[in-house]
Amino acid sequence: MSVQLPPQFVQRMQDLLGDEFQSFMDSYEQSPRAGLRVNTLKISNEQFQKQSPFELRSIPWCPTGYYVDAAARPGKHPYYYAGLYYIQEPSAMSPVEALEVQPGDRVLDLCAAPGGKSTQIAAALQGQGLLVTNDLSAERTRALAKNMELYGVRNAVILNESPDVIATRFAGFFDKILVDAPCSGEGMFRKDDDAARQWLNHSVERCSIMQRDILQTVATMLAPGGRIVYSTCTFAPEENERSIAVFLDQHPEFSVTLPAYAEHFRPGRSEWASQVEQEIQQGATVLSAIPTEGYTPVSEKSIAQTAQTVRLWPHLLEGEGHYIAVLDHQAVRDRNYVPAEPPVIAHSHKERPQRHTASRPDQRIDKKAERRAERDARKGRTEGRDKSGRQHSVSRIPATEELSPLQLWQEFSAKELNGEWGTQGIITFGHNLYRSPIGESRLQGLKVIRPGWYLGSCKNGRFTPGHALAAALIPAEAKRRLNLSADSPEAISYLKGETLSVPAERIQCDEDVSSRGYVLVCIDGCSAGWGKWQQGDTLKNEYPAGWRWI
Ligand SMILES: C[S@@+](CC[C@H](N)C(=O)[O-])C[C@H]1O[C@@H](n2cnc3c(N)ncnc32)[C@H](O)[C@@H]1O
Repeated sequence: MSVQLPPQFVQRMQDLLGDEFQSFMDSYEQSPRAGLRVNTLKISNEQFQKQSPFELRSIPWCPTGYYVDAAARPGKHPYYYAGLYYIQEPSAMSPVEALEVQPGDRVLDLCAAPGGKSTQIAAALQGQGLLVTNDLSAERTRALAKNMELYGVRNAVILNESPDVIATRFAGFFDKILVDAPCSGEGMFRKDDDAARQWLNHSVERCSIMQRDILQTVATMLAPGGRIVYSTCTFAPEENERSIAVFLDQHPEFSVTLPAYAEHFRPGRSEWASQVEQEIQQGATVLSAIPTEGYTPVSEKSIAQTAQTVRLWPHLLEGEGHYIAVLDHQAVRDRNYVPAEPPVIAHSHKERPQRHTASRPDQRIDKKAERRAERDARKGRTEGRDKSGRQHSVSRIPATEELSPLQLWQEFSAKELNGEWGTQGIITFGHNLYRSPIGESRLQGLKVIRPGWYLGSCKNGRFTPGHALAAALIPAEAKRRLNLSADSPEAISYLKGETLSVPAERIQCDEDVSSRGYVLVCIDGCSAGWGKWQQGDTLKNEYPAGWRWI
């Protein structure tokens, strides 16, 4: 066994598992399984199965998840860089399946970084509805933002906030909430040596207090009839069944539902929660890690309900240790339910997106520019139509007049993109433009990393499209496209940021444009990033520096 398990952990697992203990310990002799999940925002599950460069074996609890051989290095393939799949531990795919997200839902992923489950939720939403994805850690939120962009998510807001602050803006708002809780990480010891080393720091006691507080807060953000999925990657009953029983005692309006694919998992161990409870009352637990702060006894009735939660065991399935509880609010869900507006904040100093991955400066929402753009829009300048309703090019606006960011976007989208783009939901943060799936008033006072889909930036009267725009486009939405085969050296050259030599005939252009200009570079038909074609058969590489193949 290469991993050094903490002796206290081993002793407790022996006490809890009894006869099963040896088989549990034997699982540490096996390598963890590698998995990938197809990003159905970019490619259908069926198409990916046909063109996968790796041998795939289905993961029973996730229709888009597959076991792969880690030696095939799925993280070093052009498809990975084009966001066609997310590399994810197989058990970690189960909580989002339990959430049963439908297109159009309003979903919160509260503890989301680096974004494995958020990208899965976004795929289930299929661009309809809203995902608010958040993490308390500023550093980890950067990885979250990158993954959301890589996966081509258009309808997400990314926050870096504490749950109680989010709750002030989103009371009774969400249909579905995922709490992939910070935990002592025991289920990851086989995969992550560091989790084993850090175990004592992330003590079971500290984590269970944090989980209790988080669950209390999220309950206030759920719409009537909504669903909370609580998951951990630990075995400790204090953080699993007992955390849920504490919640149920305080929230009799919730009940526990068996999750989807429960037949592949094992039931929650309510008897362990009873045992912990007795030990707490007697002042002696196996771990001496008792959640004493604010301790209140838990009822047997609530503990009994946790038999409907599930555990994923590394010795009983091909994946790491996980725990899932599905908590359903018992009101009948009303599809026409409209959440109340949040309170108005007169002045907000926290409202700013962080530095953009592609080195965009921190900016506040540019109210002045927005008002100017709105005025222009009212005068018909940004609608792309003249008085008779005929489409016109915004570039007809006299050159002497400075174009607003919205006008520049209109000009760019009319010239370079197909389809109706309009200005609805567009928010400007200084030079940066985003299309937000949510009204700005909801975001007031919050630390916003991305208020929506990053479209690009406006400087010196010019709109420069962002990488996130390209990553989320379907090829037919761009007027110029260049397809590269994943097997070609050109694909790797592009991902390395190199300039490509491409004759004009290879650029697929719509009838109304020449080959010169922004080109959506695709890998086997899926968008990967921008290039800029110039005369002399040169494709200037716009793939962002921090994302490149190394
Ligand atoms: C288990 S990890 C999340 C993994 C993530 N859901 C995924 O699938 O990629 C738990 C996360 O919770 C975050 N966290 C810790 N305390 C938090 C809190 N009070 N509110 C929100 N997030 C928190 C941590 O920074 C960490 O990223």
